[in-house]
Amino acid sequence: MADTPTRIQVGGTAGTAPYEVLIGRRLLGELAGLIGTPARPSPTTTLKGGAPRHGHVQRVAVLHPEALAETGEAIRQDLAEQGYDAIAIQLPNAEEAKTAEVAAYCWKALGQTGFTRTDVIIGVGGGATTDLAGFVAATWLRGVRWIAVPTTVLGMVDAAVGGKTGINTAEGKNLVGAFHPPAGVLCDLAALDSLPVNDYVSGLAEVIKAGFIADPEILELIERDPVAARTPAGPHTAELIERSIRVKAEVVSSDLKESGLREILNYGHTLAHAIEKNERYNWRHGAAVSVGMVFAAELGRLAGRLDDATADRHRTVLEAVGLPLTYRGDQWPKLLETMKVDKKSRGDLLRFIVLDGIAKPTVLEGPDPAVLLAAYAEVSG
Ligand SMILES: NC(=O)c1ccc[n+]([C@@H]2O[C@H](COP(=O)([O-])OP(=O)(O)OC[C@H]3O[C@@H](n4cnc5c(N)ncnc54)[C@H](O)[C@@H]3O)[C@@H](O)[C@H]2O)c1
Ligand SMILES: O=C(O)C(=O)C[C@@H](O)[C@H](O)[C@H](O)COP(=O)(O)O
Ligand SMILES: [Zn+2]
Repeated sequence: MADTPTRIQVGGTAGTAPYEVLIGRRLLGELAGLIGTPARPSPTTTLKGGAPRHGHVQRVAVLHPEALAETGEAIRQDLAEQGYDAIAIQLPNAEEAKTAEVAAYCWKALGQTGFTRTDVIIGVGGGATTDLAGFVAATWLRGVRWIAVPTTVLGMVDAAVGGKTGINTAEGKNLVGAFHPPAGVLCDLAALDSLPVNDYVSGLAEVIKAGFIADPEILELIERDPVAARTPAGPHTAELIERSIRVKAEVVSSDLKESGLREILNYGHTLAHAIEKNERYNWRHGAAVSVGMVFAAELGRLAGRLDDATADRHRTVLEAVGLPLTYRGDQWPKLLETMKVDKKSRGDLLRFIVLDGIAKPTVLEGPDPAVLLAAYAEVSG
């Protein structure tokens, strides 16, 4: 029996379709209700969540990374038994999935299966998988429905929610993409049990980000027992995940396409994306965001916006869970060059999210190059 999941609504304002993020355990039974009635239901098919909201769905494609081959196949088989024509498409692990070549491979598989506009894509995996799956859904036939089943902390609290989908190019991170919100998000906390600790901790960077930009209770929960925060068995796991999702849901519900408020979710990301590219994506996103937030805190402090205690608190809480605080000092010129194609840039104007205080994010435009360099000196290891 599945426990009753927590449900958080996203969207539903300003012409955007609402959808729900479900958080709980044993949630896969909810999948068919989100997909819609199978065109050829098996005699035993029962849909959860009341009457189906969508027409008959014939085909579903389950996109999953290599690391989740068994899970992906189990979901595919379950859906096939319910009457869908279900295929599984295996993707490379992690950032290697976020390429034009992998997207083209998926388009080919969908084309060969005869995937139509009423068919549905399911992305099962971490943020890299859901970013790619959402991008394929956004581009196939100019947009088909998709459902996110995030299996990492980072995927649950951030990547699967909000409809930013995309891939990387040789010039940088997430440079090609689309806003294409999912039809639903299923966060099954049991998935976190198999996650390597390094990936679990990397996801905490986005949780801590949510704490600094909007919900200081998150920081307090982690600071009370940072060792427990590093494992899915910790006493506050569900609360940390729920609180972070609520932060994200609230922001993207009022500004889906990042015309203003949504930029606050980019806290720490301007430098982070440059580090990821510089490391050829061998650093996890969360690790880079950790360094990026220390940098942003120093920038805020040097710009006279952020008090010393809050700037120092970044280092303390990030280090306490085992996230990195520094990056190579000799890389600044290259990082600066990459930061120029950050999506927050306007022409030659570099823009950063900084804090005026806890839960007071703001934009710092065109900081003096000497201030940028001084902030970077503070994170140079
Ligand atoms: N769209 C957004 O709004 C958004 C937000 C934040 C981050 N992101 C993106 O998310 C990506 C990072 O996501 P991530 O940190 O989840 O990493 P990831 O998707 O690269 O996953 C990390 C590794 O864990 C494996 N894995 C996933 N789930 C597992 C499980 N349950 N058990 C064992 N192994 C598992 C993956 O195959 C991969 O090898 C980056 O590309 C980042 O840009 C997007
Ligand atoms: O949802 C958002 O908006 C974010 O900025 C969340 C970030 O954590 C995430 O890494 C996002 O993919 C970054 O977006 P980008 O537009 O800077 O590529
Ligand atoms: Zn991020």
